[in-house]
Amino acid sequence: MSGTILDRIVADRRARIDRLGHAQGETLPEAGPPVPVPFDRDPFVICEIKRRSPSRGAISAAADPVLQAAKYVSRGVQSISVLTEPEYFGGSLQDLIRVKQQYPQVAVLRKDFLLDVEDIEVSRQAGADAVLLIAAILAPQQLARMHARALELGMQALVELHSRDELEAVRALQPALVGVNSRDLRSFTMDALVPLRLRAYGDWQARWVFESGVFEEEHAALAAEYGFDGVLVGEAVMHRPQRITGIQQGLQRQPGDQVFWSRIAADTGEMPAAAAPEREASSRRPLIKICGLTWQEDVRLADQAGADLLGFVFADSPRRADPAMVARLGATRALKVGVVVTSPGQGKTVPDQVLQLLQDGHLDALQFSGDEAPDECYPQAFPYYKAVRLGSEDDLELIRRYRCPRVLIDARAPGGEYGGSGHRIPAELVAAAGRPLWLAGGLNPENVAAAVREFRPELVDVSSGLESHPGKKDPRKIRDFIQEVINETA
Ligand SMILES: O=P(O)(O)OC[C@@H](O)[C@@H](O)c1c[nH]c2ccccc12
Repeated sequence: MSGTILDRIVADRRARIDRLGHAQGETLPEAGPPVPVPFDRDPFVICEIKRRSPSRGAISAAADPVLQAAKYVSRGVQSISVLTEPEYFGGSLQDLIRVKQQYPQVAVLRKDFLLDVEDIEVSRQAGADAVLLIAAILAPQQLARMHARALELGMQALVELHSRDELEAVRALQPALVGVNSRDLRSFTMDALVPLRLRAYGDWQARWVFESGVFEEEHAALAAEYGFDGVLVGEAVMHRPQRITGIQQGLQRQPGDQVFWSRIAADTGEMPAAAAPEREASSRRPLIKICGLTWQEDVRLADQAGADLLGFVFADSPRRADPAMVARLGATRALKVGVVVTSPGQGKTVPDQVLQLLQDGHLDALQFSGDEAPDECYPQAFPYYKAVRLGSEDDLELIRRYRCPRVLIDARAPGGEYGGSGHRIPAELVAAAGRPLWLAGGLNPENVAAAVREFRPELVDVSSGLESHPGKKDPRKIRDFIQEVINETA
């Protein structure tokens, strides 16, 4: 349990409280706090004042919190989160006090690693309208006490979760305001599917906030589509407050009938029952995507044999699928993905027929397999993920630039094909690609077990490796492939 950044931040804060008291040597306003204003007003885009962070380093070290708040307020923001932790985030209680004094009608959240009831009281005296309670650092009883005290003082409490265990620990409390952090405060890795995964287990009446990693409209759209009422945004708006408008727009999306990312989230990551940490992600069987299906009988076979995703190519390819065939398929166990190749700089060029399949629910998502730039995907289709071809180290940087929750990596084939080439990605590039890993390129029943053992992918994608000839799958290879993956992770 010791040694993570989170442990250090908390230990240092405890020591500081012992030394300086809960106000940490800062002077609280003498006039007393103004009456709290509601924190969760719409548009529920909470913008944060954060000078630096352990994961991102200096964000805007000299930022004046009142000037920063002015930029937020002028764009219609009604809720501001102020990081008051000094050592790791460069904040202070004075930042919060000043923002609140300048903007009494704006609701201010005290963002800190609060540890006890006195922290809550000091937050109120400083003018906070809401406090953050981080489940990862508080015993359930203590969190409940702090929560009760916050409400008693007229504040709201944003209860922050990151794991299934934490969610179960606060279930009895049924907090009315829940944040799910897509960043793991222990390792500082980010995963947009964590909030989606946990949201599915939150079945009490509450407003849900998607925290961290929100930069553009499509991040907010993902949150809204999958059941979040608000987003908490730091770095993106510290750097560029102009982004607020797009983020507000994305959040206006009504939760729809999309299932793609929530199903992926449910079938990956943490085990559904509270799991021991050492049994996480890596021990799960990777998802299997069988791509390049053109025959209905192959689709049935792949679906029944246990594929998790079925891929249909709507691009120049010996494996081009007939949209009418896909429309006739009806319900499948597996998720259905349409693979498209669109041209950069040409605007919206996904074929209408394919968009129609997505709209009518015959497809669950699109895979962009061309040279689409990071900002050319979302405007064309949602949900989607990007496939990136890796030929050299220079291509690795590409992966991080895309905004979808996952990026599929494939080989950059000498012939220039957009997938299905049978070529493999050099092992050192796969290893350097980061995780969670969605892996394509030259997989087949003979080599998939070794690839799973070596790289522990979250998803494996196979197309030409299961064929008897281009466009036609071999039933035996489909079954063997799936069995090999199962055996390797059993
Ligand atoms: O800068 P980002 O990626 O937009 O993240 C903002 C906010 O979610 C993040 O700062 C945060 C969420 N929970 C926290 C707890 C402590 C410190 C910081 C945080």
